[in-house]
Order: sequence, then structure tokens, then C-alpha cells
Amino acid sequence: MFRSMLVRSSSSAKQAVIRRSFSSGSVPERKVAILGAAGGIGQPLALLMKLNPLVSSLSLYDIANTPGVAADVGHINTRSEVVGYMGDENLAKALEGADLVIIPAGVPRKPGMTRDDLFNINAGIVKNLCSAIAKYCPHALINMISNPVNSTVPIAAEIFKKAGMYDEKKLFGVTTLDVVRARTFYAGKANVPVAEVNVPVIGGHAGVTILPVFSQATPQANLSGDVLTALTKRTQDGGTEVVEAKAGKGSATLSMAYAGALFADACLKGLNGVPDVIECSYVQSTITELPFFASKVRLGKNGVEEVLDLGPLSDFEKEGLEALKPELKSSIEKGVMFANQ
Ligand SMILES: NC(=O)C1=CN([C@@H]2O[C@H](COP(=O)(O)OP(=O)(O)OC[C@H]3O[C@@H](n4cnc5c(N)ncnc54)[C@H](O)[C@@H]3O)[C@@H](O)[C@H]2O)C=CC1
Ligand SMILES: O=C([O-])CC(=O)C(=O)O
Repeated sequence: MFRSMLVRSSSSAKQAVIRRSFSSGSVPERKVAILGAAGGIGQPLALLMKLNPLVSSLSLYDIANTPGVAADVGHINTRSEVVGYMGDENLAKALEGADLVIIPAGVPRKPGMTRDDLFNINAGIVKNLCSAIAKYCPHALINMISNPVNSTVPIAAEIFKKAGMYDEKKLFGVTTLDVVRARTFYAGKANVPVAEVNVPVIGGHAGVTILPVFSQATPQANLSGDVLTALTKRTQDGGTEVVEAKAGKGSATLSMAYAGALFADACLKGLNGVPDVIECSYVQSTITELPFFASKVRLGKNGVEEVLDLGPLSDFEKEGLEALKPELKSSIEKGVMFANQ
């Protein structure tokens, strides 16, 4: 049985000591499950989560190849115990007791495709995985990476509603890569240290629905309208830039794993009661007329503690906001319709 592929990252005795010291200290035990863990994002994300001291148990699930990934990552001498699970019959065990489930399962784009072209395959994958989550770890936080995020998050919400297990505070579309890109591109043009940069990115996660709010970027810089327009377009097309550079071999995996690990770490900090953890994410929202929208959210013990206001927008950003609404609305409706058919 694949459970026997359990890989312990250090001896049982050492693990017991680690467990005791954490249970008596301030860092609680946290199980994180990655669904799609053997994929292009899943593998480096598994590595980064293995390096995260907030994780005590790392559960790696995929339909194929998880034994090798779990054996490999499990040899790293950090806190978490690593267990790999392969195949549908092991999904329940992969999920049981999870505090956080990260979902990068599904097919990536090839050149010429939009994220919405992935809907037909990925919608079904997300639907099945979310049905299992509703059954086996209904109180876990969900970090949805699988594209099209603008639709997969509404699909997940509908599946949880049908199961009577929907908690809007626990469902997150991961848009952190848009923030990571906006920070990198802005730092290059503004000539400021990239590590100090923050830029909120609102809307959704596809093309024009990605709206970086450079007027609120810190540190501030006096960039021309043309530069801001170009920065906005590059952020919106960041995923396509990688898809084209990879020329048929997939989409962003390494930068996505970094972004996914950053967001998961923020979720774990929130769960553990760290105050003032704020990240952008695509969540159920009332700050616009759209039922799901990415904006800054405050993370806490229950997941989303507060969806923050958009703050002042420039005229260019106001136009971008109005322009993104029709596409985002139809992507949300498409997801809701799929889940209810
Ligand atoms: N939210 C974001 O910012 C980003 C999202 N993505 C999306 O992430 C997804 C994954 O991308 P990659 O890792 O590059 O693809 P990949 O093809 O390398 O890996 C996907 C993995 O999912 C697994 N999988 C397929 N069906 C599954 C199921 N039912 N249960 C569990 N695992 C299953 C596959 O076996 C494979 O290992 C794509 O949909 C991609 O578009 C990619 C980059 C950024
Ligand atoms: O572009 C893609 O297909 C993958 C993705 O979401 C991104 O890199 O932002």
C-alpha cells in the first residue's frame, strides 16, 4: 500500500522531540496538503513548504509520481514529516486533518492558449478535488492555483455550498504571482530596491482582469503615464511571457511555487494568530458588484478576517477596473454554471 511510502525526514525519536518542543512552545502543529504535488509547480512548492518551519506535516498528493517526490523532499532535515499519496483511493488520507490545502492540480497553457482554454479539463479536476475536501477536511483553508482561477474559485465555492460546507472565509484564489511580478517590474523601472517594493494587484487572474495598482506602490516613484501603461501591460501579460518563452513546455512553475509558498506562509501565520497579515487574494467579496474579486485581505485565525477597500485609484486604474468587470463577471458565471449542471 502506498501509505508504506511514508518518508520520515528524520528519526522517529527526533521527530517526537521536535513535536514536544513545538507543542509546548508557540508554533502549533499544521498539516499542509498539496494536490498536484508531482507537477511543475507541485514539486518546487513541496520543496519550499518543506523548508517552512510552520509546517509539521506535509501531505503530497497526485495521480502519479508522488512516491519519488515524497522520498526526495522527505530527506531534507527540517521540521515536517512528509507523506506521499498517489491515486484517488488515497485522497481521503492525504486530506484528513489538513489545515491548509494548496491546489496546483491541472493542465498548464501552451502558446496561443488563454487560461480559459484550460477550463474544460481543469474545471472537472477542481470539482472532484473540492468534493473530497468538503468530505475529508471541510475546515481547511484552500489555496486555489489551478487555472482559470477566475472560474475555479467560484466552482469550488459552489461545490462546498452543495456539500453544506461553504465558508467563504476559507477559500482563496492565489494571485500572489501577479503581485510578485508587479513588484519585480516596478522595481526595475522605479530604480528602487526590489525587496522594499509592494504593489497591490486587484481584479482577477487573467489578462485585463489583472489590475496592478501602481498609484499605491511603495516606495513611491514619479513614473510617466507611458511607463505605467507599459508596466500594467507587462504585469497582465506576465504569464503569457513565460508560456511563450517555454515554447510548449508549460507555464510559470518556479516563480509560481515561490508565490504559492509566500501566500501559504501568510495563511499559516494568520491561522497561528500573527496580527496584521495582509496579502492580495481572489476571494468572495462585496467591495465591487462582482461576487469574487482580488484585493488586499487581512488573514487571521478564521482565514479572511477582512476584505480591505480598494483605496484611491488613478483615472487610468479606474478605467482598468471598469474594463475588467465584464470578463471577470462572465468567468465567474461560467464557473457557477459548470458546478451546478
Ligand atoms: N494561479 C497562478 O498564478 C498560476 C496557476 N497556474 C496553473 O497551475 C496549474 C498547474 O500547472 P503546472 O504545475 O505547471 O502543471 P503540470 O502539468 O506540470 O502539473 C500538474 C499536476 O497535476 C496533476 N494532476 C492532474 N489531475 C490531477 C488530479 N485529479 N488530482 C491531483 N493531481 C492531478 C498532474 O499529474 C501533474 O502532476 C495549471 O492549471 C496552471 O495554469 C500556473 C501558474 C500560475
Ligand atoms: O499564464 C499561465 O497560464 C499561468 C499563470 O497563471 C501565470 O503564470 O500567471
